[in-house]
Amino acid sequence: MVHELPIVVRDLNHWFGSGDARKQAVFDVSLSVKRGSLTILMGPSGSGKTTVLTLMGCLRDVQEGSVTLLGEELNGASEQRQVMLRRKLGFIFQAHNLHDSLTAQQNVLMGLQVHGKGDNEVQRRAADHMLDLVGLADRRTYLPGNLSGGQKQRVAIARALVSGPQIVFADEPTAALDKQSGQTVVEMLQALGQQRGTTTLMVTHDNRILDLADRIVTLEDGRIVSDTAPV
Ligand SMILES: Nc1ncnc2c1ncn2[C@@H]1O[C@H](COP(=O)(O)OP(=O)(O)OP(=O)(O)O)[C@@H](O)[C@H]1O
Repeated sequence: MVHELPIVVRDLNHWFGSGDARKQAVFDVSLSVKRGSLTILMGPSGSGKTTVLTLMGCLRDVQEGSVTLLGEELNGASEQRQVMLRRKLGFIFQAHNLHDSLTAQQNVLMGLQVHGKGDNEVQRRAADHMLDLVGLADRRTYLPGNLSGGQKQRVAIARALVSGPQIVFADEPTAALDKQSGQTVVEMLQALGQQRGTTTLMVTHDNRILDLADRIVTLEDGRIVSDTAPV
């Protein structure tokens, strides 16, 4: 089923801590994200970007308000429903969490094996195709220790995308990359949006990639303070 608005957030509030230490980190956030778009979440350190991203990405329980992901309400969703939903999502984080003892190809295969998709040969071909797309066809058999930071990040991206997720959540995916590699990564995500309708939500401080976004949402002190489309 195609959802033209794969992410719909309404009146989202979130608190950390309990008792006297209880502190509100997200205030009345509402946001609808169009299918196939690339949205950047910006804002100063501590403004709530990661909290909002993890709430939308089904990585943190919704306390108050509504988050609808691919048509499903997350507030009150059972752990089982959340696990099913997460299988349709891709996650790219700055600390790429590659397995050091596995080759690039084996790391990408991990992105498929958790989904149990296809047999080994089909999975291997899909992994190789993805490595090819991120420009690492000739690094397939390399261990992460023998790859540069940018190459490792591209392996992590291949792993996140190999299962064909409908939504990709990325937290600072370009932070460790030089300008060119960062640009390439974002262009890749943008192309996926156009080719496969993949929707991307990305937290970044990286001003160099802003003009590639369809939309820039800025948070300050847990609230959306601007929501614009770059010209
Ligand atoms: N696990 C936690 N326990 C308590 N407070 C937290 C927790 N995680 C985040 N916070 C607080 O919530 C607020 C928002 O944090 P968040 O990490 O979402 O901000 P951010 O915009 O992603 O920051 P950065 O750019 O530095 O990563 C901050 O005040 C932070 O201290």
